Amino acid sequence: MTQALIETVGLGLDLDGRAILRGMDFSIEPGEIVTIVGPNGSGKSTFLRMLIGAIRPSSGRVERMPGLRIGYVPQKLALDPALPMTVNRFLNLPRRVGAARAADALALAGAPEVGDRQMADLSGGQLQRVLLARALLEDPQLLLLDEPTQGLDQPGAAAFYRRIEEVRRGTECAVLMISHDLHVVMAASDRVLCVNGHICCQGTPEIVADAPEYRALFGSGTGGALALYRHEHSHSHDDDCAGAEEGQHH
Ligand SMILES: Nc1ncnc2c1ncn2[C@@H]1O[C@H](COP(=O)(O)OP(=O)(O)OP(=O)(O)O)[C@@H](O)[C@H]1O
Repeated sequence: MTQALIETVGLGLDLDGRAILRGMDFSIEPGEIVTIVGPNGSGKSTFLRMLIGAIRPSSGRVERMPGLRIGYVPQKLALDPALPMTVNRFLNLPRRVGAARAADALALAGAPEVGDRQMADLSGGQLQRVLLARALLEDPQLLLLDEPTQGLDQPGAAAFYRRIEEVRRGTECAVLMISHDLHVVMAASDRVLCVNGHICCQGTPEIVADAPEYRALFGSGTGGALALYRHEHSHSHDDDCAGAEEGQHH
């Protein structure tokens, strides 16, 4: 078995006396594409932020392969829109990477022409590509993406995911992303992780699609994405979940 890039063992987080996440056992191997699905507020972003070490766990641990290079694309960018800043300058913060590397990263991210533009003037799709370019500057072995197509229209989201796939093919990095886009979840992932304060179920898209937890997530409502927001778990979190035989259920 290949060595995992990153592994969590019994990872948990309590905030203000509330359990945000608990018992997260997870690992990702080189080159894998894993998608995290789950309702709003289920702890998905928190989990990614724990993986990069931005939040310290209350229990359990995160084990990274020594020297692991991670590229992280956050859900939001807290930039003051009144502050003038070109894309090239943004890519050279907090450390200077130089014009050539910034241009290479922008080209790989699919936005070769925006280097001299103001950050505040970018479209949603261009901004996502710039954030991806910044993550690629790390030459990552693992790319973490937190809802990277939020705010993009369907063609924009599809184009962005195609770009991610090309990046993965080109760099052979593993990808762990949070997505509410069911097509991506089902079509482009090696593995899907269904999270709601804990890992409800995980496995290949086919196995997860058969799991009752996933059906509870996607089976109700009419539109797939809408069904996600109406997610109601039919099971108690303290029970063992009955489910597909080969999937892992917690
Ligand atoms: N700093 C904090 N202090 C207190 N509670 C927090 C903090 N950060 C996150 N939370 C809570 O942790 C829970 C999980 O939040 P998180 O952002 O990880 O969810 P999410 O699954 O990514 O949601 P979404 O799909 O809406 O982005 C939420 O209930 C949130 O209110």
